[in-house]
Amino acid sequence: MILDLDIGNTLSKWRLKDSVSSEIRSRGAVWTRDEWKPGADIPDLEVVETVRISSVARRSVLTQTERLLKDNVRTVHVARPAHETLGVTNGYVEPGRLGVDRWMGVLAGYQLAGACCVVDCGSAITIDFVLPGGRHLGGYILPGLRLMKESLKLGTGNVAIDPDSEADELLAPGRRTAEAVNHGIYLAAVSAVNRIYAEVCDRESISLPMLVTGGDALVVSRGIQVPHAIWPDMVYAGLEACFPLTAAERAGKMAGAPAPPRPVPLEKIRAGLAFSSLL
Ligand SMILES: Nc1ncnc2c1ncn2[C@@H]1O[C@H](COP(=O)(O)OP(=O)(O)O)[C@@H](O)[C@H]1O
Ligand SMILES: CC(C)(COP(=O)(O)O)[C@@H](O)C(=O)NCCC(=O)O
Ligand SMILES: [K+]
Repeated sequence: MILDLDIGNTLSKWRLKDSVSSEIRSRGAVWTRDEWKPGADIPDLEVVETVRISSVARRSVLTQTERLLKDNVRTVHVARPAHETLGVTNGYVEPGRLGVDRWMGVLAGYQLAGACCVVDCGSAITIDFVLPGGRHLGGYILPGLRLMKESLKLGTGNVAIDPDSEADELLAPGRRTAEAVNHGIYLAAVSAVNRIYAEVCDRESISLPMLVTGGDALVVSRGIQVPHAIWPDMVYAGLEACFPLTAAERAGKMAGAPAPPRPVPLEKIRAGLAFSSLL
């Protein structure tokens, strides 16, 4: 069995994948700040031969995780950002400084769709761009929904945005503090994604397919105006592409990959941008 780990700043996500059939056997998540303890939602290490890790948490989390795994597991692959991987050139001045979760997303996106825009809605919301030929432009980082809410310190932290709400409801003026906060941060997040996408497509004269991932992908997706696909396992797909182990992975198949969305014509994006500049 393969254990894939996507350690974010908030949640450490894991899944067990069958090395022969490539099927996902189980998955779960634990808070990144917590230690792995029996009884919690942690994987059964007895069945694991190989581990693949993407971690953006403090270095100590990775060190502890590696120590824990080395005793039980044969091989541990840890993903790192690089100058060039699988045809994608890292846009950062110092490539090693790019968050490895962003790098995994960009590699997965490029494998699936070629040039693309990758939006990861987790603790932070990150928006990255890759052009034809694999040139990663760099990207944008803003606080995620939860961080925005917590930074206000209005005691509304435990009133989550209802993930089933329609974008329309979430964009209406709030009539209680929690609602005003939730609608405010939601508008901030989706406006940023919509605007950044349009600005970069306009600058680069290309309409790019957009892929969306992360814990808040579903709710943010409802406010995104352009066609896009949601891909919850995008970071894992980057790990599969970097460290292919199963027959399906070696053949370039990434688990849970959506059909790449067909982007709207560039003229339409430009018209929307021109209109919003008037407001
Ligand atoms: N069941 C959940 N538990 C915790 N956070 C959740 C849950 N569902 C959605 N979220 C949202 O997802 C975010 C975490 O998403 P994730 O992509 O795992 O973040 P990270 O990779 O930064 O740890 C939280 O900040 C929260 O806004
Ligand atoms: C931007 C991030 C904090 C996002 O992390 P996440 O929300 O997925 O936990 C992470 O990718 C990171 O620590 N990046 C390093 C800085 C950078 O990418 O420039
Ligand atoms: K993120």
